[in-house]
Amino acid sequence: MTSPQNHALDWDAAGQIAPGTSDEPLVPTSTCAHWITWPVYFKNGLDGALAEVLVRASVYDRLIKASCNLPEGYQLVLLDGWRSKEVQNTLFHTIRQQVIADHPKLKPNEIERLTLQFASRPSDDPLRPSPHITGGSVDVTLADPDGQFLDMGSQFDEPSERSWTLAQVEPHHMERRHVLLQAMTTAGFTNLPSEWWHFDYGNWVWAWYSQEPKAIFGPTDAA
Ligand SMILES: C[C@@H](N)C(=O)N[C@H](C)C(=O)O
Ligand SMILES: [Zn+2]
Repeated sequence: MTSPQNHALDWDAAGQIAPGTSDEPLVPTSTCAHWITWPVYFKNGLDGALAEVLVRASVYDRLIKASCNLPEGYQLVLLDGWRSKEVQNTLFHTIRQQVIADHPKLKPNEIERLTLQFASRPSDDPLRPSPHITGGSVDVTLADPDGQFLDMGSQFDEPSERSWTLAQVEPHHMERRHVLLQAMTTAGFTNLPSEWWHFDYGNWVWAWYSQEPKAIFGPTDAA
């Protein structure tokens, strides 16, 4: 199994990748008929979360390709795209608290390691930005033709091994993850192996997983 122990996001790797400088705009996604937009953090009342899912224009184009790649019976659902540093900070600390609650005996460095599988450090440093602050990351899931969100074998943002993309969950959950992974990677995204829902295009995480020497996108504002 592809294990996040082997493929964990390596923040030191960011230093080996030339930072992205593209000024491509962030675009809204909610009016597109190719998918359902469900800005999950706004719906959950998270302070500062946007009611719109914003992504870079070329991420938008690739999402259209991904939705067209899906077999009959599936719809793409966009849960999150661009995220402010403040929202990233809240998510990082919320997930860290959940890791501590789930594993009260873990040492601080193990808490850190586990947390980082499920939430990036809040950063707008051009050399090491949090992936979502670049507008190149998306969190996505699948729905059925009636718009019912499908069970993917773990909760979204569940900080456990069940969330690893290739985890040994129930066969029908593995099948759904495979469908999503196939549609997204064929469209040009890379997946974070510790999260079945998180995909990147154009940022340093994408550059690292696809062995590109340079990122396209650095941190940006939603202005
Ligand atoms: C918080 C979660 N939805 C997510 O996006 N995790 C990745 C690792 C991130 O925070 O960049
Ligand atoms: Zn994400």
